Amino acid sequence: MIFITGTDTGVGKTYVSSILGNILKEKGINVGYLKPIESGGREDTITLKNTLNLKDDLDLINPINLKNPLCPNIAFEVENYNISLEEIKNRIKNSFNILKNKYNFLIVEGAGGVCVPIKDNFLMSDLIKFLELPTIIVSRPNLGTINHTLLTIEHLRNKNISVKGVIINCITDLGDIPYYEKTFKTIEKCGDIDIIGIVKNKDKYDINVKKIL
Ligand SMILES: Nc1ncnc2c1ncn2[C@@H]1O[C@H](COP(=O)(O)OP(=O)(O)OP(=O)(O)O)[C@@H](O)[C@H]1O
Ligand SMILES: C[C@H](N)[C@H](N)CCCCCC(=O)O
Ligand SMILES: [Mg+2]
Repeated sequence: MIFITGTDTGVGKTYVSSILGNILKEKGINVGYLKPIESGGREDTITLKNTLNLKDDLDLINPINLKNPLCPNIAFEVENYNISLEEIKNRIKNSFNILKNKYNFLIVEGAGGVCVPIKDNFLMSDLIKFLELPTIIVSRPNLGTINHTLLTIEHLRNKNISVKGVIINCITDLGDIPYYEKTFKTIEKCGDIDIIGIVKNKDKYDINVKKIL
C-alpha cells in the first residue's frame, strides 16, 4: 500500500495514481484505490474507479466527501457539515480496512499537500500517520519545486513517516525548464531521496515501481 501525496493541490496525484494503478494492474496485481477525503466533488474518486475498473461503491472509496473545492476544514465549515474528528477517522479507517483486505495493493490519495488541515489541527500528514502508510511525493519539475519538495520531505520525516521517493510530474514540458536535471539532482542530494519516476504524460513515463512495492 502507498499514500500518494504531493507538494500541492493540482500537482498530479490523481494523474500519477492512475498511471501507477495501470502499471500494477499490467503486472497482474489486484489494485484498489482509496480517496479518504475529497472536496470539490468526486472527480478523483470517479477517475480512479473508472481507470482501475473498480466495482466498489463511491462512498466506500471516498468516505468523506465535500461539495466545495476548498480546504477540507473550511469546506466542513461553510457546508455546515458537523462531524467529529473521531467520526471522520472512523469512517476513513472503516473504508481502509475493507479495501486493504480486498486488494493486494491499495493506492491511497491525499487531498492537496501534507499540511492541509482536515479538521482543527489534524493535518493530512496526521491522517497518513493514522493509517501508518509510507508515502510517495508527487512534485512539479519547474522553478519552486526544490523548496516545496524539500519542505514536504522534512515535514513527513519529522512525523516519522516513510518517504519512498519522489515522482516528478511534468505538467510543464521539461524542454521549457532550464537545467531541470540539476533541479532533480538537487532534490535528491538535499532531500536524501530518490526520484523514482518521471511522468511526461499518460503515454510517456518511467516509474520504478520496485521502490513502491
Ligand atoms: N503530466 C500531465 N500532463 C497533462 N496533464 C496533466 C498532467 N498531470 C496532471 N495533469 C492535469 O492537471 C490537472 C491536475 O492534476 P490532478 O487532478 O492529478 O492533481 P491532484 O494533485 O490530484 O489534485 P488534488 O489535490 O485536487 O487531488 C488535471 O486536469 C490533470 O489531468
Ligand atoms: C479542492 C482541491 N481539488 C483539493 N481537493 C483540496 C485542496 C486543498 C488545498 C488547501 C491549501 O493548501 O490551501
Ligand atoms: Mg487528485
